[in-house]
Amino acid sequence: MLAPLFLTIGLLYIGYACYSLHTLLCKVRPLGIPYFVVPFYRSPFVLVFIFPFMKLLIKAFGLTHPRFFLMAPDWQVRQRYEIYRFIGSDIFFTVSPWKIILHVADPDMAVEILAGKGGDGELCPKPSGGGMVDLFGENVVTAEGEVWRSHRKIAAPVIGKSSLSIVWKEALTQIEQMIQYYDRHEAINTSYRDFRRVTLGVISHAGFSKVMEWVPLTTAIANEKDGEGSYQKCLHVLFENFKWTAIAPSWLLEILPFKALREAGWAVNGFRLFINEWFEEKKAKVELDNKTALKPPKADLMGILITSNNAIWLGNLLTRNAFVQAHPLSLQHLANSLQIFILAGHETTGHTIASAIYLLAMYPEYQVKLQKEIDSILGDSDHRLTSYETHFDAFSSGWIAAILFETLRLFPAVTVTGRQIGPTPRTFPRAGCQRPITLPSGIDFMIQILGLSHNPKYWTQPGKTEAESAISEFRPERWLPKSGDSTMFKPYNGSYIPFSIGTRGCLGKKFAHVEFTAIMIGLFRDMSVEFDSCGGRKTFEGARLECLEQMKKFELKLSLQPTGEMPGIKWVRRRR
Ligand code: HEM
Repeated sequence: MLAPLFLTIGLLYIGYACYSLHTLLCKVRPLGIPYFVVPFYRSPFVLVFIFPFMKLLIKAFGLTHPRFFLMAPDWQVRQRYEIYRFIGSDIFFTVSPWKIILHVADPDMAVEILAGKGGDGELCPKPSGGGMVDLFGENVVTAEGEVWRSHRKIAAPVIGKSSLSIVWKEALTQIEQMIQYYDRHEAINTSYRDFRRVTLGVISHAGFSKVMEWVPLTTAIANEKDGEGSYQKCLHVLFENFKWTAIAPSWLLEILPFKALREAGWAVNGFRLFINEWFEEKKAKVELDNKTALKPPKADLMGILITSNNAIWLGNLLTRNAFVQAHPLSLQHLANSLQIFILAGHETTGHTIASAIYLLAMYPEYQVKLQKEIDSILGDSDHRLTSYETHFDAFSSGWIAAILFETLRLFPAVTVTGRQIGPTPRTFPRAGCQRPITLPSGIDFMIQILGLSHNPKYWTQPGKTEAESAISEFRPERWLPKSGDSTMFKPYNGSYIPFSIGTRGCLGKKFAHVEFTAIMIGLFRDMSVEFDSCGGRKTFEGARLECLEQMKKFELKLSLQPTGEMPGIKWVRRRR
């Protein structure tokens, strides 16, 4: 009885999919851009249920045609620029029955999509729905229009400016505590988690005035009773299981009969609860201070967000911002964004630092260079007494900056960013001598941050061949100022966008740069990093190859990170 019904529904669905695919192909073919037909696009459902299966098939049958690897998760990470080389174009479409996506490794076009405004004066909007950042409701990353503008105007001065002294100090403190721990314990560093813990400490202090002492994640979780531990456990479980959170709301996940799903639901709700508690605590404090204090104390990110809503201290902090006054955000919006600030503000930076540390373990010669830079700038002074105001600029055009930029070129925490074309057709420029292209509405863009940062047209160095420029290798010196110059190498506009660009570019770019700099100083002033030799059983070369192999398997979860076990590293006192 049911079989014919299902069969009919199935046939109707296939008929509709074929018709829809035909319609989309009719739109794409006249444009003269290479395209691949694919059966699905990267939706949460496909990501969780279909991609893993495709990965197995591709591996088992050794499928090498681009059509197959375009169906694998994270093809951007594996392919980098190779697919564009293969098809001879810096842009191409994938067309599925549901979506046309233009993949872009053309810098001129990327700049126009991310930063240019259409005939209506608006930026290309972000594609709606489906990501982990949607989990916490409309927030600074997902909102558009006035809500987004208000978020940005309120948070930008704190994240981009007034919190930077605390970022510097707290980064040094966290590193000091981490090093002391490794001095006391014969433990092998679990870099990605450890640095995520460091950056969580920094954002918690700088954004929320929460001071957290550095302890390894396992110790923190074992101390669950102290609140801080269970907060970290929620975050940890969330990171481990985030893919499930995209397929159903957390209340539903929590009651499903699968452990991983229940844990994911529990973690989302738990994390939300913690932030709401902090939020309420802070709100009460702000109100109390307002009644009792003569002068409002310096506010952190959470304080600024709260005051922006209830206009308590608008006179002092925000009156000059007429836009925010005219468009105050709801408490719900503010709480949503606080959750995103914690996630966006520590995972990306923590993983970038860990990747840099592994690269430095693989190429110890660069450790020596950055240690010399630290020594020459600090002389005999104690690095723990440095400050953002007095020292950041001195380090912003040398080896530390070069190592950050090169790490983000090879392993950008965010590998791709999406936009939509908007309701009307629009013309986009293309790099080189290529004609601009006019695209109809209904197209999504995937700006391939990794494809751009490996495009040989922009990364082959003057006077060198592509091979000599070692584009896929770690060569921080490519960023250093030329002799007689003081400014660092400026890549072709749009060919290097790890923080994205334009008004929707990363709000925490400077925050991350300051944090990275202080952490490198804190680590390498007295220490060096080495691969653990496992009691003499592993050679340096063996560990290096293992590390390279693991790095090839990085995947984009919430941010780019390892999927397998990275080789152990350890911190040793520096030989002077
Ligand atoms: C190495 C570290 C980081 C990297 C590589 C990074 C990268 C990015 C990228 C590529 C975007 C654009 C996303 C898109 O267009 O969809 C973005 C947006 C954003 N980032 Fe970061 N980020 C980092 C650190 C931070 C930090 C430390 C914070 C906050 C303290 C932060 C807060 C944000 C926010 C709020 C947005 C949304 C901006 C908007 O839509 O207006 N990020 N980030």
